[in-house]
Amino acid sequence: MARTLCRIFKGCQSICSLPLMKTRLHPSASVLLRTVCVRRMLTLPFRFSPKAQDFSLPNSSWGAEMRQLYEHYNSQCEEEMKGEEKQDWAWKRVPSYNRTLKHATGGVYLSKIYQSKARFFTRNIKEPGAAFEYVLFVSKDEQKCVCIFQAGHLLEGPQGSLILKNHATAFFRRVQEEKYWIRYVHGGAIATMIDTVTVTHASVLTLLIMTANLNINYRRPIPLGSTVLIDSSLNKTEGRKVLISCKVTSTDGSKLHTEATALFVVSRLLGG
Ligand SMILES: CCCCCCCCCCCCCCCC(=O)SCCNC(=O)CCNC(=O)[C@H](O)C(C)(C)COP(=O)(O)OP(=O)(O)OC[C@H]1O[C@@H](n2cnc3c(N)ncnc32)[C@H](O)[C@@H]1OP(=O)(O)O
Repeated sequence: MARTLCRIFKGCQSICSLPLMKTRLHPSASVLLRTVCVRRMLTLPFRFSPKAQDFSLPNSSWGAEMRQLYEHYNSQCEEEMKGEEKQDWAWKRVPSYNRTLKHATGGVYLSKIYQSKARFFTRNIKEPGAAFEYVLFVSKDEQKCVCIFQAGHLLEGPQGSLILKNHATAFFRRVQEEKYWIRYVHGGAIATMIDTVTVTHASVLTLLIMTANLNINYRRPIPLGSTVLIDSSLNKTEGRKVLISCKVTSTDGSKLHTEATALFVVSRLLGG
């Protein structure tokens, strides 16, 4: 750490002293070099930035459906004044960062370089909207959790055909041109989201938990790029075990895409 800081300090010194350098660079090239160096300094890794980015806030990639639902739940998160006291409304938005700790500890299997590069699987793709775009809200009494999920193009899974049986021959050519194909979300990506939503829900109820069992039934494919709702409900807690059930539906709730149950076990470190 000390060495890194020393290097940064030296870097700053060299940038500041650029105009004094006896160099044959053209003045405009020197200015350009300085601009590039300063930009580099400003885009240093997250560990040097003062504030972590919350990825569960609206961005330009969010579709109209995602925004509407976000507004719907977020409006219920505002605080209400009752007498002198401030009272929370029914839902709370769960902030989402791209790593657990400012400096990921990594564990014994990770080298120091990998530790500093460790990122949450669902928040590690930089392009907004390219993969897992989601926001989570948990109910005040913590029995329920809801996630608005927009599946980006990097989560492509199987393909399906939009043509009806009777028209298959007539449209054969166009099908060849891929005009009538629809793409669906990869089942592994759906499982990842179910795990993420249920584990977050369970984490709100108790700390230091691990997924012990995840049971998924895929009922209807999810079109790539669409927005869906992931609803998770607490079934029961039993000693160190937390049982949660989960449903993935269309935003109006009319289509059931996936249903799952998850079992979480509280770490022995917490006793129980
Ligand atoms: C505001 C708040 C913000 C919060 C913000 C949160 C951020 C959220 C970040 C997201 C982060 C993503 C993270 C994703 C979640 C993972 O992906 S977790 C990673 C995948 N899971 C693993 O690697 C777990 C590997 N397995 C294990 O470590 C251990 O088997 C376990 C699960 C800890 C259990 O081991 P153990 O503590 O020794 O427990 P054990 O005594 O064997 O069993 C305890 C009980 O559970 C039962 N059990 C254990 N395993 C099973 C099983 N597979 N099936 C059925 N029953 C089982 C046992 O039968 C026993 O039952 P009882 O006899 O008590 O009735």
